[in-house]
Amino acid sequence: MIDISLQNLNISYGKEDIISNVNLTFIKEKMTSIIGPNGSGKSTLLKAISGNIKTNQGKILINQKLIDSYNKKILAQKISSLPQSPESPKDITVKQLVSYGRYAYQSLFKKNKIENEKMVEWALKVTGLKELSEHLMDELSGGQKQRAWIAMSIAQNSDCLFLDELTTYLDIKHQLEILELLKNLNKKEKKTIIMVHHDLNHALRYSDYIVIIKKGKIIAHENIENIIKHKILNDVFQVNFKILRDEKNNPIIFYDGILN
Ligand SMILES: Nc1ncnc2c1ncn2[C@@H]1O[C@H](COP(=O)(O)OP(=O)(O)OP(=O)(O)O)[C@@H](O)[C@H]1O
Repeated sequence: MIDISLQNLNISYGKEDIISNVNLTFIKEKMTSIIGPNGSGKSTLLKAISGNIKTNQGKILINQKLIDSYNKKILAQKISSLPQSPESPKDITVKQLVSYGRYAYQSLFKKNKIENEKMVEWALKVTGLKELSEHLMDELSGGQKQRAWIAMSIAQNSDCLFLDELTTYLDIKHQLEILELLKNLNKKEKKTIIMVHHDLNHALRYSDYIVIIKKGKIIAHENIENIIKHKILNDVFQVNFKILRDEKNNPIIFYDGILN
């Protein structure tokens, strides 16, 4: 179980304020999508929450403790983070990359070695990469690379996964496979999943809660039905969205022109 909360968070690059006075507590053991227009600060927020950039002001609390107070390996057992465009060394294999996800558990004990190998094999299998495991990262297509990064992230077996635009480069079958895999990790292993999405249908279908960010401010943090009921998306994206329902009453969003 993991508690992640942000208090009065402010982040700037140079003189420009990017994240302004954000207060947010992610709902634990749920799936949350962060959405918002380009440049609104989604990736910046995710980088800060995973400890990858400094904040100017405010607190990031993981289980009520400041993120900076954690030892790196302990933090990696709590949080794994997949940024938007990760880059790997060219000369490592897929399996080596996925093994990096086990950094937090490396020790001299044999028990860990067996567990580490089991997790790496599992991550390769569920991301459909077993046959590519000895290939160099540099030899993979964009979608295969992305799956290797996702495999590394899930091999980390952390309590919470942050994933920034994880479905970029993936064909529709692999998008759905990965999203279903995350849903399973959430339901069965109670992982807290926090994703940045541009695909609003993915966000609506694969989240319990949506955080909307615009110009560095949190506009909404609501469950799916409230987001739909209050028609928040039209205003945020300046697009006329319409919602249909499938036979299981799941919402399907489509657009009907740009608002002026
Ligand atoms: N390293 C950086 N140095 C200076 N400015 C930056 C840097 N990274 C991002 N920015 C700026 O911060 C703002 C927020 O960027 P961020 O990547 O967080 O937005 P985003 O919501 O994730 O956008 P997108 O949907 O386009 O991926 C943008 O105006 C961007 O130009």
